[in-house]
Amino acid sequence: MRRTHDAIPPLFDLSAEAKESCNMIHSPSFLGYTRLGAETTAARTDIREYPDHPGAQALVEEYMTKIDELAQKFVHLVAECLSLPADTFDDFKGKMSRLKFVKYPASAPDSQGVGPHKDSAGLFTFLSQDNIGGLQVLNKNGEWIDVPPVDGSLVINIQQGFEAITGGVCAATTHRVIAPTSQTRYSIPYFLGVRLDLTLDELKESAAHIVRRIPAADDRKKRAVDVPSEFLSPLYACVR
Ligand SMILES: O=C(O)CCC(=O)C(=O)O
Ligand SMILES: [Fe+2]
Repeated sequence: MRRTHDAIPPLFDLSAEAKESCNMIHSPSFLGYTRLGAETTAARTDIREYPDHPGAQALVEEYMTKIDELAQKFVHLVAECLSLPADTFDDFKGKMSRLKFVKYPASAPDSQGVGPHKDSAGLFTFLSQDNIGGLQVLNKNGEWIDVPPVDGSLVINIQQGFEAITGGVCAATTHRVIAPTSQTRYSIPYFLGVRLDLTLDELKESAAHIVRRIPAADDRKKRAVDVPSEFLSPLYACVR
């Protein structure tokens, strides 16, 4: 993790042409570079960028192999915490996991690094942040709380895919980043994906099974201020 953090700043120092050459708009799979200010969350511009450069390939592959081993173990532990067999979620995993390097340049006070959101279709996000801070999560009472950096640690967020698989019992983590004001912040999120051919019926079967076993959380205060969960919303195809 440390080696990867050390390698990130020079990647962002590449020329604008080098970064634009791998812009995600050129990629059929929507993977690649996103320039500063190109993203909007909750109707505000996000002040961050992320590159994907061939020079980083070996490092990315090593990081992904190691973090994926950890992710597999973690998913087993979560199943056990829910009093389910360790392999309960194995069949949901696929080959759609993604790694991102993110840079948040120093900005005016109260700028949005990334606005309030829940990570999308996967199971969990394994996030390594540097020592600058700015990450916040929405707690059960609907209050934003800081997630202070702890050297050598990962922050693990529940994604909307896992929320749907558990019928909403394991709510997706609403989080945001307040942009830094005096130093650049870097982070490395790894998004553990679900398999692409997961069907709605499989999802519903799992959700019904899990909802039967685990009592629902009382999170009314959080829901009053939260952002929507796409896969649980009747507006989206996952709920008929
Ligand atoms: O940079 C961070 O700490 C969070 C990044 C994030 O939430 C995302 O890219 O989805
Ligand atoms: Fe996120």
